[in-house]
Amino acid sequence: MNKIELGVNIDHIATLRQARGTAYPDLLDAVRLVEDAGAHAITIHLREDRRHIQDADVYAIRQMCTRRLNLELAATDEMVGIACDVLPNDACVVPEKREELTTEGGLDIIGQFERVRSVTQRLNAANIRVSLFIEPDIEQIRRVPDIGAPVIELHTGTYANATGESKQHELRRIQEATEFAHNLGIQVNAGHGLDYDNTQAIAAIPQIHELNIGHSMVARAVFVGIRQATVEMLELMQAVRAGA
Ligand SMILES: CC(=O)[C@@H](O)[C@H](O)COP(=O)(O)O
Ligand SMILES: NCC(=O)COP(=O)(O)O
Repeated sequence: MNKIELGVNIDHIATLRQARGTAYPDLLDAVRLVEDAGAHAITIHLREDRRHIQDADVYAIRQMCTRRLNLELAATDEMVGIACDVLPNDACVVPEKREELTTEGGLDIIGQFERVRSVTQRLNAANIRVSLFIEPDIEQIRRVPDIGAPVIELHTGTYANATGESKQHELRRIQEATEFAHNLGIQVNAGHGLDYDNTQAIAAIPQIHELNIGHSMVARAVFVGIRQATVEMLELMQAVRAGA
């Protein structure tokens, strides 16, 4: 089975720092430990309200990270301007509402077609690889080639929050959406709400290239450290792909 990559989202290490406005925990220490553990990418979400990741974090992490930097951003002129200045390897365009506790769903690229296409073109022109954070929805995926993004990240939050038959239904939606997108030549990533119990089923979908995981790993890191939390998630994902 083909390999699967892990992007570690360190937003909530910044949440801990922002709670008191201290200099610690230092995100650069987290980057070093996550990379040392073997993660393939560092993911950070520069939100318009700067509730966790700050602009200075983005520039500092760009300077020192040795793996791919995946910057999550809203489809706004402000964020595109910052991305084109920072030049992350990847930019994942996500929906944002100020009042949301966390991301609540995927981009509506049908309803916001022109805005998302314009943002994608500007990021593509800066040689930043664009990923669109969308629902596992066939009609949304059908429009991705017209937008011009080579990658999508399927929102797995509904799956993560579901139980019983509803969870199985959401898993089937993700499996079907992944196969449809893969057959269009789109790279398929997935993320949101994944943890050490619900990730296996997603990692078992063979066409999924990368998972972006953050909150559950930072929570695990409170007890074992972010390096060990990363090792554990990588081992879990790779064991699934090895058919263990
Ligand atoms: C898009 C997504 O699912 C997450 O990467 C996003 O960063 C969640 O927002 P918070 O990290 O602010 O919870
Ligand atoms: N895009 C998903 C991500 O980066 C991390 O989401 P979560 O694991 O913090 O829910």
